[in-house]
Amino acid sequence: MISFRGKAHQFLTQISFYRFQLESKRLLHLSNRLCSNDASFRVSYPTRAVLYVPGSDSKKLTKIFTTNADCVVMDCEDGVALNKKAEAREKIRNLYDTDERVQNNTEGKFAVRINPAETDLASEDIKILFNPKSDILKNNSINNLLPKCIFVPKTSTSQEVKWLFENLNNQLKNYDDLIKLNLFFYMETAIGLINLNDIIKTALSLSKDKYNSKFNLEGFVFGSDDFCADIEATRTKDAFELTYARQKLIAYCKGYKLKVIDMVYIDFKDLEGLRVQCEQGSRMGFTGKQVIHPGQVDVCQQAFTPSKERIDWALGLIEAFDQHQKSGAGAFTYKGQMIDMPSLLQAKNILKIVEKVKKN
Ligand SMILES: CC(C)(COP(=O)(O)OP(=O)(O)OC[C@H]1O[C@@H](n2cnc3c(N)ncnc32)[C@H](O)[C@@H]1OP(=O)(O)O)[C@@H](O)C(=O)NCCC(=O)NCCSC(=O)C[C@](C)(O)C(=O)O
Ligand SMILES: [Mg+2]
Repeated sequence: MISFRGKAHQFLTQISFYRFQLESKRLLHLSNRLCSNDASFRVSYPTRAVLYVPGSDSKKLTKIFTTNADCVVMDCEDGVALNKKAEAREKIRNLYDTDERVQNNTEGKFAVRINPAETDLASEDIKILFNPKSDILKNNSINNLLPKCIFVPKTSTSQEVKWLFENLNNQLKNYDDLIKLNLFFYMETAIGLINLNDIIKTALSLSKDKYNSKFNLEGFVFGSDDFCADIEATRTKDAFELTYARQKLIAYCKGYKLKVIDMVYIDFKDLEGLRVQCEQGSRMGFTGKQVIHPGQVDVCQQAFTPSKERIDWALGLIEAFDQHQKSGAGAFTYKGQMIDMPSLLQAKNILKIVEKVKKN
Protein backbone atom coordinates (compact mmCIF):
# COMPACT_ATOMS: atom_id res chain seq x y z
CA MET A 1 0.00 0.00 0.00
CA ILE A 2 1.36 3.42 -0.94
CA SER A 3 0.93 6.06 1.79
CA PHE A 4 -0.86 9.33 1.16
CA ARG A 5 2.51 11.14 1.24
CA GLY A 6 3.89 8.60 -1.26
CA LYS A 7 0.97 9.18 -3.59
CA ALA A 8 1.42 12.95 -3.36
CA HIS A 9 5.11 12.53 -4.19
CA GLN A 10 4.26 10.32 -7.18
CA PHE A 11 1.83 12.94 -8.39
CA LEU A 12 4.35 15.78 -8.05
CA THR A 13 6.97 13.77 -9.92
CA GLN A 14 4.49 13.21 -12.70
CA ILE A 15 3.61 16.92 -12.87
CA SER A 16 7.32 17.87 -13.01
CA PHE A 17 7.68 15.50 -15.92
CA TYR A 18 4.78 17.16 -17.73
CA ARG A 19 6.25 20.58 -16.97
CA PHE A 20 9.52 19.46 -18.53
CA GLN A 21 7.57 18.35 -21.57
CA LEU A 22 5.68 21.59 -21.67
CA GLU A 23 8.82 23.62 -21.61
CA SER A 24 10.05 21.89 -24.73
CA LYS A 25 10.50 24.21 -27.69
CA ARG A 26 7.94 22.37 -29.73
CA LEU A 27 5.09 23.03 -27.32
CA LEU A 28 5.98 26.64 -26.72
CA HIS A 29 6.13 27.29 -30.43
CA LEU A 30 2.84 25.53 -31.05
CA SER A 31 0.95 26.94 -28.11
CA ASN A 32 2.17 30.49 -28.76
CA ARG A 33 0.99 30.22 -32.30
CA LEU A 34 -2.36 28.79 -31.22
CA CYS A 35 -2.85 31.43 -28.55
CA SER A 36 -2.09 34.32 -30.85
CA ASN A 37 -4.20 33.11 -33.78
CA ASP A 38 -7.20 31.80 -31.92
CA ALA A 39 -9.54 34.20 -30.14
CA SER A 40 -11.23 31.31 -28.32
CA PHE A 41 -7.94 30.31 -26.69
CA ARG A 42 -8.75 32.15 -23.44
CA VAL A 43 -6.49 30.83 -20.73
CA SER A 44 -7.61 31.67 -17.21
CA TYR A 45 -6.62 30.09 -13.94
CA PRO A 46 -7.17 26.33 -13.43
CA THR A 47 -10.02 24.93 -11.32
CA ARG A 48 -9.36 21.19 -11.35
CA ALA A 49 -10.04 20.52 -7.66
CA VAL A 50 -12.33 22.95 -5.86
CA LEU A 51 -12.05 22.24 -2.12
CA TYR A 52 -14.72 23.32 0.37
CA VAL A 53 -13.59 24.44 3.79
CA PRO A 54 -16.30 25.32 6.34
CA GLY A 55 -15.75 28.99 7.22
CA SER A 56 -16.63 28.40 10.87
CA ASP A 57 -13.89 25.78 11.41
CA SER A 58 -10.61 27.46 12.40
CA LYS A 59 -8.59 24.26 12.24
CA LYS A 60 -9.76 23.39 8.74
CA LEU A 61 -9.20 26.99 7.59
CA THR A 62 -5.47 26.63 8.34
CA LYS A 63 -5.37 23.88 5.69
CA ILE A 64 -6.16 26.30 2.84
CA PHE A 65 -2.44 27.13 2.69
CA THR A 66 -1.18 23.58 2.51
CA THR A 67 -3.56 22.05 -0.02
CA ASN A 68 -2.61 21.48 -3.66
CA ALA A 69 -6.17 22.26 -4.73
CA ASP A 70 -6.36 24.80 -7.54
CA CYS A 71 -9.19 26.52 -5.73
CA VAL A 72 -10.35 26.70 -2.12
CA VAL A 73 -13.90 27.74 -1.31
CA MET A 74 -14.37 29.06 2.21
CA ASP A 75 -17.97 28.25 2.91
CA CYS A 76 -20.70 30.34 4.53
CA GLU A 77 -23.55 28.18 3.16
CA ASP A 78 -24.49 24.55 3.71
CA GLY A 79 -21.19 23.43 5.27
CA VAL A 80 -21.89 25.86 8.13
CA ALA A 81 -24.59 25.38 10.79
CA LEU A 82 -27.19 28.15 11.10
CA ASN A 83 -25.93 29.14 14.54
CA LYS A 84 -22.35 29.48 13.20
CA LYS A 85 -23.03 31.73 10.19
CA ALA A 86 -21.84 34.93 11.88
CA GLU A 87 -18.70 33.18 13.12
CA ALA A 88 -17.92 31.91 9.60
CA ARG A 89 -18.19 35.40 8.09
CA GLU A 90 -15.99 36.89 10.79
CA LYS A 91 -13.30 34.23 10.44
CA ILE A 92 -13.15 34.66 6.66
CA ARG A 93 -13.18 38.47 6.96
CA ASN A 94 -10.32 38.19 9.41
CA LEU A 95 -8.26 36.21 6.89
CA TYR A 96 -8.68 38.96 4.28
CA ASP A 97 -7.81 41.58 6.91
CA THR A 98 -4.69 39.88 8.18
CA ASP A 99 -3.22 37.22 5.92
CA GLU A 100 -0.96 38.30 3.05
CA ARG A 101 -1.26 34.96 1.28
CA VAL A 102 -5.01 35.49 0.91
CA GLN A 103 -4.62 39.20 0.19
CA ASN A 104 -2.00 38.76 -2.54
CA ASN A 105 -3.89 36.18 -4.56
CA THR A 106 -5.23 37.98 -7.60
CA GLU A 107 -7.55 35.49 -9.24
CA GLY A 108 -9.59 32.73 -7.76
CA LYS A 109 -7.41 30.49 -5.61
CA PHE A 110 -9.21 31.65 -2.48
CA ALA A 111 -12.95 32.04 -2.97
CA VAL A 112 -15.97 32.34 -0.71
CA ARG A 113 -19.36 30.65 -1.04
CA ILE A 114 -22.01 33.04 0.24
CA ASN A 115 -25.63 32.10 1.03
CA PRO A 116 -28.27 32.09 -1.73
CA ALA A 117 -29.20 35.43 -3.30
CA GLU A 118 -32.39 37.15 -2.07
CA THR A 119 -31.88 35.91 1.50
CA ASP A 120 -31.04 37.87 4.65
CA LEU A 121 -28.07 35.56 5.14
CA ALA A 122 -26.61 36.59 1.78
CA SER A 123 -27.19 40.30 2.53
CA GLU A 124 -25.25 39.87 5.75
CA ASP A 125 -22.48 37.89 3.98
CA ILE A 126 -22.00 40.70 1.45
CA LYS A 127 -22.09 43.38 4.17
CA ILE A 128 -19.38 41.70 6.23
CA LEU A 129 -17.16 40.06 3.60
CA PHE A 130 -16.90 43.15 1.39
CA ASN A 131 -16.30 45.60 4.23
CA PRO A 132 -12.69 45.76 5.44
CA LYS A 133 -12.05 47.45 8.77
CA SER A 134 -11.21 51.13 8.21
CA ASP A 135 -7.92 51.09 10.16
CA ILE A 136 -6.70 48.16 8.02
CA LEU A 137 -7.83 49.87 4.82
CA LYS A 138 -5.70 52.92 5.69
CA ASN A 139 -2.51 50.90 5.17
CA ASN A 140 -3.60 48.55 2.41
CA SER A 141 -5.03 48.56 -1.09
CA ILE A 142 -8.75 47.78 -1.18
CA ASN A 143 -8.16 45.11 -3.82
CA ASN A 144 -6.02 43.13 -1.39
CA LEU A 145 -8.74 43.13 1.20
CA LEU A 146 -11.70 41.84 -0.79
CA PRO A 147 -12.60 38.36 -2.06
CA LYS A 148 -11.60 38.05 -5.73
CA CYS A 149 -14.11 35.31 -6.40
CA ILE A 150 -17.46 34.33 -4.92
CA PHE A 151 -19.62 31.25 -5.39
CA VAL A 152 -23.38 31.85 -5.36
CA PRO A 153 -25.50 28.78 -4.59
CA LYS A 154 -29.02 27.76 -5.64
CA THR A 155 -29.27 30.34 -8.41
CA SER A 156 -32.64 29.61 -9.97
CA THR A 157 -33.83 32.81 -11.66
CA SER A 158 -32.38 35.85 -13.41
CA GLN A 159 -34.08 37.94 -10.70
CA GLU A 160 -31.60 36.50 -8.20
CA VAL A 161 -28.71 37.52 -10.45
CA LYS A 162 -30.07 41.09 -10.56
CA TRP A 163 -30.45 41.12 -6.76
CA LEU A 164 -26.90 39.89 -6.31
CA PHE A 165 -25.32 42.45 -8.65
CA GLU A 166 -27.34 45.28 -7.11
CA ASN A 167 -26.34 44.32 -3.58
CA LEU A 168 -22.68 43.85 -4.46
CA ASN A 169 -22.63 47.11 -6.39
CA ASN A 170 -24.18 49.00 -3.47
CA GLN A 171 -21.66 47.56 -1.07
CA LEU A 172 -18.73 48.42 -3.36
CA LYS A 173 -19.89 51.81 -4.66
CA ASN A 174 -17.49 53.86 -2.52
CA TYR A 175 -14.34 52.13 -3.79
CA ASP A 176 -12.52 53.10 -6.99
CA ASP A 177 -10.35 51.02 -9.33
CA LEU A 178 -11.59 47.67 -8.13
CA ILE A 179 -10.38 44.62 -9.99
CA LYS A 180 -13.08 42.41 -11.48
CA LEU A 181 -14.93 40.14 -9.09
CA ASN A 182 -15.12 36.61 -10.50
CA LEU A 183 -18.40 34.78 -9.98
CA PHE A 184 -19.50 31.17 -10.08
CA PHE A 185 -23.22 30.39 -9.91
CA TYR A 186 -24.63 27.03 -8.85
CA MET A 187 -27.10 25.05 -10.88
CA GLU A 188 -28.77 22.92 -8.23
CA THR A 189 -32.53 23.17 -8.68
CA ALA A 190 -34.85 21.92 -11.41
CA ILE A 191 -36.07 25.45 -12.07
CA GLY A 192 -32.46 26.63 -12.24
CA LEU A 193 -31.82 24.09 -14.97
CA ILE A 194 -34.89 25.24 -16.91
CA ASN A 195 -33.84 28.91 -16.55
CA LEU A 196 -30.15 28.34 -17.26
CA ASN A 197 -29.95 30.25 -20.54
CA ASP A 198 -31.76 33.23 -19.09
CA ILE A 199 -29.54 33.25 -15.99
CA ILE A 200 -26.34 33.19 -18.06
CA LYS A 201 -27.51 35.85 -20.49
CA THR A 202 -28.65 38.14 -17.67
CA ALA A 203 -25.35 37.74 -15.79
CA LEU A 204 -23.26 38.38 -18.91
CA SER A 205 -25.21 41.38 -20.14
CA LEU A 206 -25.65 43.05 -16.74
CA SER A 207 -22.02 42.71 -15.82
CA LYS A 208 -20.85 44.09 -19.16
CA ASP A 209 -23.38 46.87 -19.76
CA LYS A 210 -24.97 48.01 -16.50
CA TYR A 211 -22.02 47.36 -14.19
CA ASN A 212 -19.18 48.31 -16.52
CA SER A 213 -17.46 44.89 -16.33
CA LYS A 214 -17.09 45.11 -12.56
CA PHE A 215 -18.24 41.49 -12.38
CA ASN A 216 -17.06 38.54 -14.42
CA LEU A 217 -19.14 35.39 -14.80
CA GLU A 218 -16.41 32.76 -14.62
CA GLY A 219 -18.55 29.63 -14.60
CA PHE A 220 -21.10 27.30 -13.03
CA VAL A 221 -21.00 24.61 -10.39
CA PHE A 222 -23.25 21.57 -10.38
CA GLY A 223 -24.81 21.19 -6.93
CA SER A 224 -25.81 17.57 -7.41
CA ASP A 225 -26.91 16.93 -3.82
CA ASP A 226 -29.41 19.76 -3.78
CA PHE A 227 -30.42 18.90 -7.33
CA CYS A 228 -31.15 15.28 -6.36
CA ALA A 229 -33.26 16.46 -3.44
CA ASP A 230 -35.12 18.86 -5.72
CA ILE A 231 -35.96 16.32 -8.42
CA GLU A 232 -36.60 13.61 -5.79
CA ALA A 233 -33.94 11.29 -7.23
CA THR A 234 -31.96 8.69 -5.33
CA ARG A 235 -28.20 9.09 -5.68
CA THR A 236 -26.33 6.18 -7.25
CA LYS A 237 -22.60 5.49 -7.63
CA ASP A 238 -22.63 5.85 -11.41
CA ALA A 239 -24.72 9.07 -11.23
CA PHE A 240 -27.04 7.83 -13.98
CA GLU A 241 -29.89 9.91 -12.51
CA LEU A 242 -27.87 13.08 -13.16
CA THR A 243 -26.83 12.48 -16.77
CA TYR A 244 -29.22 14.95 -18.39
CA ALA A 245 -28.49 17.75 -15.92
CA ARG A 246 -24.73 17.31 -16.20
CA GLN A 247 -24.80 17.31 -19.99
CA LYS A 248 -27.15 20.25 -20.27
CA LEU A 249 -25.01 22.29 -17.87
CA ILE A 250 -21.84 21.46 -19.81
CA ALA A 251 -23.40 22.39 -23.16
CA TYR A 252 -24.67 25.76 -21.90
CA CYS A 253 -21.43 26.64 -20.15
CA LYS A 254 -19.30 25.69 -23.12
CA GLY A 255 -21.71 27.55 -25.41
CA TYR A 256 -20.88 30.73 -23.48
CA LYS A 257 -17.19 29.85 -22.91
CA LEU A 258 -17.63 29.42 -19.15
CA LYS A 259 -16.00 27.01 -16.73
CA VAL A 260 -18.14 24.17 -15.43
CA ILE A 261 -17.42 22.32 -12.19
CA ASP A 262 -18.70 18.79 -11.60
CA MET A 263 -20.51 17.28 -8.61
CA VAL A 264 -19.17 16.35 -5.17
CA TYR A 265 -18.25 12.70 -4.47
CA ILE A 266 -19.48 12.44 -0.89
CA ASP A 267 -18.07 8.96 -0.13
CA PHE A 268 -14.77 10.67 0.61
CA LYS A 269 -12.84 7.61 1.75
CA ASP A 270 -13.48 5.76 -1.53
CA LEU A 271 -10.64 7.16 -3.67
CA GLU A 272 -11.07 4.59 -6.43
CA GLY A 273 -14.75 5.51 -6.86
CA LEU A 274 -13.68 9.16 -6.86
CA ARG A 275 -11.10 8.52 -9.58
CA VAL A 276 -13.71 6.83 -11.79
CA GLN A 277 -16.15 9.72 -11.37
CA CYS A 278 -13.43 12.37 -11.90
CA GLU A 279 -12.27 10.73 -15.13
CA GLN A 280 -15.86 10.43 -16.30
CA GLY A 281 -16.45 14.13 -15.57
CA SER A 282 -13.25 15.10 -17.32
CA ARG A 283 -14.22 13.09 -20.42
CA MET A 284 -17.69 14.69 -20.40
CA GLY A 285 -16.15 18.17 -20.62
CA PHE A 286 -16.18 19.43 -17.03
CA THR A 287 -13.38 21.86 -16.15
CA GLY A 288 -12.93 20.49 -12.64
CA LYS A 289 -14.71 18.96 -9.67
CA GLN A 290 -15.79 19.94 -6.17
CA VAL A 291 -14.10 18.07 -3.32
CA ILE A 292 -14.92 18.07 0.38
CA HIS A 293 -11.81 16.50 1.92
CA PRO A 294 -8.08 17.19 1.43
CA GLY A 295 -7.57 13.47 0.72
CA GLN A 296 -9.60 13.85 -2.49
CA VAL A 297 -7.52 16.67 -3.97
CA ASP A 298 -4.67 14.79 -5.67
CA VAL A 299 -6.90 12.20 -7.34
CA CYS A 300 -9.07 14.98 -8.68
CA GLN A 301 -6.24 17.23 -9.90
CA GLN A 302 -4.61 14.30 -11.66
CA ALA A 303 -7.82 13.27 -13.43
CA PHE A 304 -8.27 16.78 -14.78
CA THR A 305 -4.63 17.04 -15.96
CA PRO A 306 -4.08 15.63 -19.46
CA SER A 307 -1.85 12.55 -19.41
CA LYS A 308 1.51 12.49 -21.18
CA GLU A 309 -0.05 10.23 -23.86
CA ARG A 310 -2.85 12.74 -24.49
CA ILE A 311 -0.40 15.63 -24.72
CA ASP A 312 1.81 13.71 -27.16
CA TRP A 313 -1.26 12.74 -29.18
CA ALA A 314 -2.39 16.37 -29.36
CA LEU A 315 1.03 17.72 -30.32
CA GLY A 316 1.55 15.07 -32.99
CA LEU A 317 -1.92 15.63 -34.40
CA ILE A 318 -1.48 19.40 -34.62
CA GLU A 319 1.81 19.01 -36.49
CA ALA A 320 0.32 16.39 -38.82
CA PHE A 321 -2.72 18.59 -39.42
CA ASP A 322 -0.48 21.49 -40.38
CA GLN A 323 1.43 19.38 -42.88
CA HIS A 324 -1.73 17.90 -44.42
CA GLN A 325 -3.37 21.31 -44.73
CA LYS A 326 -0.34 22.55 -46.65
CA SER A 327 -0.55 19.59 -49.01
CA GLY A 328 -4.28 20.20 -49.52
CA ALA A 329 -5.78 17.33 -47.47
CA GLY A 330 -8.65 18.28 -45.09
CA ALA A 331 -9.03 14.71 -43.82
CA PHE A 332 -6.22 12.21 -43.25
CA THR A 333 -5.24 9.21 -41.11
CA TYR A 334 -3.32 9.69 -37.85
CA LYS A 335 -2.55 6.77 -35.54
CA GLY A 336 -5.22 4.71 -37.33
CA GLN A 337 -8.00 7.28 -36.95
CA MET A 338 -9.67 9.65 -39.39
CA ILE A 339 -8.69 13.19 -38.52
CA ASP A 340 -10.28 16.42 -39.69
CA MET A 341 -11.01 19.87 -38.25
CA PRO A 342 -12.99 18.74 -35.13
CA SER A 343 -10.07 16.51 -34.11
CA LEU A 344 -7.76 19.51 -34.34
CA LEU A 345 -10.11 21.46 -32.06
CA GLN A 346 -10.09 18.57 -29.55
CA ALA A 347 -6.30 18.51 -29.60
CA LYS A 348 -6.26 22.27 -28.96
CA ASN A 349 -8.59 21.74 -25.99
CA ILE A 350 -5.98 19.48 -24.41
CA LEU A 351 -3.30 22.14 -24.81
CA LYS A 352 -5.65 24.75 -23.36
CA ILE A 353 -5.91 22.72 -20.16
CA VAL A 354 -2.13 22.26 -20.12
CA GLU A 355 -1.65 26.02 -20.46
CA LYS A 356 -3.98 26.62 -17.50
CA VAL A 357 -2.14 24.14 -15.31
CA LYS A 358 1.16 25.69 -16.32
CA LYS A 359 -0.10 29.12 -15.19
CA ASN A 360 -0.68 27.79 -11.67
C1 LIG B 1 -16.58 15.35 5.74
C2 LIG B 1 -15.84 15.93 6.91
C3 LIG B 1 -16.87 16.41 7.94
C4 LIG B 1 -14.91 14.90 7.53
O1 LIG B 1 -14.15 15.57 8.50
P1 LIG B 1 -13.19 14.85 9.49
O2 LIG B 1 -12.49 15.88 10.30
O3 LIG B 1 -13.97 13.79 10.23
O4 LIG B 1 -12.18 14.12 8.50
P2 LIG B 1 -10.74 13.54 8.79
O5 LIG B 1 -10.49 12.51 7.76
O6 LIG B 1 -10.60 13.12 10.21
O7 LIG B 1 -9.79 14.79 8.53
C5 LIG B 1 -8.39 14.65 8.38
C6 LIG B 1 -7.75 16.01 8.48
O8 LIG B 1 -8.18 16.82 7.38
C7 LIG B 1 -8.84 18.00 7.85
N1 LIG B 1 -9.97 18.26 6.97
C8 LIG B 1 -11.00 17.45 6.69
N2 LIG B 1 -11.81 18.02 5.82
C9 LIG B 1 -11.28 19.23 5.53
C10 LIG B 1 -11.69 20.28 4.66
N3 LIG B 1 -12.81 20.22 3.95
N4 LIG B 1 -10.90 21.36 4.57
C11 LIG B 1 -9.76 21.46 5.28
N5 LIG B 1 -9.32 20.49 6.14
C12 LIG B 1 -10.09 19.39 6.24
C13 LIG B 1 -9.30 17.65 9.26
O9 LIG B 1 -9.47 18.82 10.03
C14 LIG B 1 -8.17 16.76 9.73
O10 LIG B 1 -7.09 17.59 10.10
P3 LIG B 1 -5.96 17.09 11.17
O11 LIG B 1 -5.27 15.92 10.53
O12 LIG B 1 -5.07 18.28 11.35
O13 LIG B 1 -6.73 16.68 12.39
C15 LIG B 1 -14.95 17.13 6.47
O14 LIG B 1 -14.08 16.65 5.49
C16 LIG B 1 -15.68 18.36 6.00
O15 LIG B 1 -16.22 19.10 6.81
N6 LIG B 1 -15.68 18.60 4.68
C17 LIG B 1 -16.32 19.77 4.12
C18 LIG B 1 -17.80 19.60 4.08
C19 LIG B 1 -18.47 20.73 3.35
O16 LIG B 1 -17.92 21.80 3.26
N7 LIG B 1 -19.67 20.52 2.83
C20 LIG B 1 -20.35 21.51 2.06
C21 LIG B 1 -19.90 21.54 0.64
S1 LIG B 1 -20.65 20.32 -0.38
C22 LIG B 1 -22.22 20.92 -0.63
O17 LIG B 1 -22.61 21.89 -0.07
C23 LIG B 1 -23.13 20.18 -1.58
C24 LIG B 1 -23.44 20.97 -2.81
C25 LIG B 1 -22.25 21.15 -3.70
O18 LIG B 1 -23.94 22.26 -2.53
C26 LIG B 1 -24.54 20.20 -3.54
O19 LIG B 1 -24.23 19.19 -4.20
O20 LIG B 1 -25.72 20.59 -3.40
MG1 LIG C 1 -25.95 22.62 -2.56
